[in-house]
Parts: sequence; C-alpha cells; structure tokens
Amino acid sequence: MTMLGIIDEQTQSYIIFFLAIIGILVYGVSVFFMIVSFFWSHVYLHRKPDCSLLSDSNMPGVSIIKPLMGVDPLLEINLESHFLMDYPKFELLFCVQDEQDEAITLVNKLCEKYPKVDVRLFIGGRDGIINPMVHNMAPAYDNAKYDLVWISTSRIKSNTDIILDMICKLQKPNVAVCHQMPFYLDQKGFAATVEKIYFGGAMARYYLGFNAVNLCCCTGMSYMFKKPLLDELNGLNWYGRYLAEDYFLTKALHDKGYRLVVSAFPAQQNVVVSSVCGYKDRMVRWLRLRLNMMPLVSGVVEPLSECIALGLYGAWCAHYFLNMNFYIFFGAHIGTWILYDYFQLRAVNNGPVMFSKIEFLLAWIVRELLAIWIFIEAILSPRTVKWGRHTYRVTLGGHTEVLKNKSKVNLS
Ligand SMILES: CCCCCCCC/C=C\CCCCCCCC(=O)N[C@@H](CO)[C@H](O)/C=C/CCCCCCCCCCCCC
Ligand SMILES: O=c1ccn([C@@H]2O[C@H](COP(=O)(O)OP(=O)(O)O[C@H]3OC[C@@H](O)[C@H](O)[C@H]3O)[C@@H](O)[C@H]2O)c(=O)[nH]1
Repeated sequence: MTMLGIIDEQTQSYIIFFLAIIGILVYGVSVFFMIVSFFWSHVYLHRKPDCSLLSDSNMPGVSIIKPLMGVDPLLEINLESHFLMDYPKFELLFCVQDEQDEAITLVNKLCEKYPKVDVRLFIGGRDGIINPMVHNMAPAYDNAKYDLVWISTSRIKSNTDIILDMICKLQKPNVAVCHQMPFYLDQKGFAATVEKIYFGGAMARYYLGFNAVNLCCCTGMSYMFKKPLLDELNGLNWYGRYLAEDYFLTKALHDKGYRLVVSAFPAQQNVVVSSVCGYKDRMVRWLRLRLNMMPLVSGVVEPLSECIALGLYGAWCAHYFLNMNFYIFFGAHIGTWILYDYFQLRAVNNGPVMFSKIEFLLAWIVRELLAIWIFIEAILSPRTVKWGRHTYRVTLGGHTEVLKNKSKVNLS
C-alpha cells in the first residue's frame, strides 16, 4: 500500500500513467492550436478583403451601434474614426444610458462637424435587460435601418478597410457573423505593453486557432452580423439576460450551422491604459464569465494550457515517458514559447512592436505570473462579476442577477 495507504502500488501506477497521457494530450492540443494560429496570423491577417461579390450598386447598408458610458481621453478619436469611414451606406447609432453622460456633448460636437453622416442618439436604454451594454443598445438595435448590424464598443477605433472587410466576408450566405479579434493600438507605458502582449500572444493563440477549426469563439467588442438571422433566434435583447451576451448569441447562430468568421483586421482597442490592475480586473471579469459558461474548459484545461503550468506538466510527462531531463525540457519549453509569442505578436501587429525586446521580456513575465493571480482571484469568487455601475451574480450556465444593496433583483 502506498499514497497514505489508501491505494495499492499498481493502482497508483495506473493513475500516474493516466495523468501522463492526459498531459501529452493537453500539450499536443496546445501545440496544435499554436501552430494553426501562427500560420493563420501570417497568411490571413491584414490581407485586403476580396470584395468580388460586391459592386457599387449593391453595397449593403450597415447600422453601427456604439454603446457609450462616460468619456475617455481617446474616445473622440475613436468616434471620429467612424465618421471618417469611406463607405456609402451606413448609419451611426450612439447609445447612452444616462442623460447626464458627458459622451452626449462629444456626439453632438461630431454631428456638427460631420453634418452629412447619418447619426442618431438613443438615451436611456431599455428597462428589464440585465446586461448593461445590451440595456444601453436595445433601443438602437430595435430602430436599426439596415440588415447588417455592427456592434462596436466605445474603446474601438475603426477605418474603411475594416468595414469593407467585414461586409465582404458577410456576403457568403453561410456566414452570420464577422468579428474582430481583440487587440490594442500602440501606446506608451508598461501596462499598455502587458495588454498588447496578452492580446497578441496568449489570446491570439487560441482565438485564431479555435476559429480556424470552426469552434465558436467570439468576443462582443466588435462584430458585424446579419440582423434577420439573429432575429430568428430571439434578437439581441433576449441575450441581454446573460452578462456574456456575445458568447450566447454567437453560439446560438453557430449551433444553427452558420459560420462565424474572423476579420482580417484585429480590433483596435484605443483607450488610455493606466494600470496593470485595470487589465487584471478585466481578465478576472472575463474569466468568471467563462468559468460559469464552460467550467471544465476554463476551470481545468485553460489554466493547464498557460505557459508555466503546461511547461511543468510537459516536462514531467517527458521525464516519465522519455526519461528526459525535467529542467532542460522546461527551459526549452519556456524559451520556445517566448520566441513564439514574440513572432506571433509581430504578425498580429503587422510589423515590429514599439517596445524593446527587454521590455517585451519583462512584460511577458509579468503577464504569465498575472495569469496565475487572475485564475486564483477568479476561482475564489467565481459568481461575482463587477461591470459598469453594478455587481452581478452569475451562476452556472450564465444565469445572471443584479446585486443591489445586498438584495437580488432578477430582471430576466
Ligand atoms: C488543450 C489545450 C486547449 C486549450 C483550451 C484553452 C481554453 C481557453 C478558452 C478560452 C480562451 C480563448 C480566449 C477567447 C476570448 C475570451 C474572452 C472572453 O472571455 N470574452 C467574454 C466577454 O466578452 C465572452 O463572453 C466569452 C467568450 C468565450 C469564448 C471562448 C470560447 C472557447 C470555446 C472553445 C473551447 C474548446 C476547447 C477545446 C479544447 C480541446
Ligand atoms: O454599464 C455599462 C458598461 C459598459 N457599457 C458599454 O459596453 C461596452 C463594453 O464595455 P467594456 O469596454 O467595459 O467591456 P469589455 O470590452 O470588457 O466587454 C466585453 O465583455 C463583456 C461582454 O458582454 C461584451 O460583449 C464584451 O465586449 C462599452 O462601449 C461601454 O460603454 C455600457 O453601455 N454600460
């Protein structure tokens, strides 16, 4: 008898063998997605769209919904970028929940500057919808003129290539959604470097890899879709009962057999990045959402697929099966991973990054260590999600309640 006298030696060796097989599988699948996304980011990203299905006479109209809350120093640039797009048929639908919101002044200023652009402002949102972003967008969604709707959050900067790319990709009948992989525009400062390294490395690795093999993996930061298809599946407002409306509505379309396609242009988040803590809090919020939607994947496989954990697990497996030196394997794993992330980031960035290799390395280490912190913080209180003005309680399957003054308000 071994292992505290509970199980015999043979059972113990079976368990160890089983854990080693799992380790090989997790390592193998991770490497598979890394290779796919590396290849994908080099051949697919930043390519000009193939618009052969479009002509000047059949350019579809697009209703662009911009939910706003407060003003960031870069918000004006982001909003103006939409006014400046060279596309013949679009409307801008700005939304704010509060009539005192400072963003209203900014929208009015831009409307005066660009009187030819078709703009509407919706104030007040729609009562009864839990998700604050959907609450804010609901009136605009219901009044959208066109069949293509583009939801683009306040942190997103746009340009003509992006709108054209999304529209062209949506011309295929089996494509329901075209979404942008989250990424960041260049900004100075360590926190901005950490953000860029995460989105261009760790996230790109799975975001692109999953989409390349047609898994449903989409964030609601910037995505264009065919409104009639979503309306057949209850419409946007219905998904406002979930905090992760993006996951549930894209999954519904995906389950119906439609394709979700990644835009060739990563999303240009453009906000003032002031602290690493802000990044950490957002990642904890997202992870808590995922833990409630896919507990096994995000609670077990996801942490195991992070560089340090996977390196330790892989080194143990290599030692177990091949008698390889644990430390040499681990060192080679970390070194290769850093190189991979660096070149992956350059591909997503479409060229060199603005920070030095030493800054990259420091920020990369901080990001990897933060991933452990983020996991622990998320798992310690997986049901509580703070977003905007409220705190929410999310339960397994995504059911959401607003927590207000210690009492629960169920709006769904
Ligand atoms: C064996 C190695 C496999 C690695 C599995 C790692 C699983 C990692 C899961 C997600 C990481 C991808 C990051 C996607 C962006 C998520 C951002 C986010 O949380 N956004 C939320 C807020 O906007 C949004 O509501 C959530 C979207 C969820 C998307 C995740 C879909 C992943 C689904 C595919 C899982 C299959 C894994 C199969 C592994 C064999
Ligand atoms: O209370 C709020 C909070 C946010 N918002 C708006 O919602 C948009 C997204 O907000 P943030 O930038 O804080 O959120 P994230 O980018 O982290 O959101 C992401 O995670 C949660 C998902 O539901 C979203 O689809 C996804 O975009 C912004 O345009 C913001 O103005 C509101 O309208 N009301």
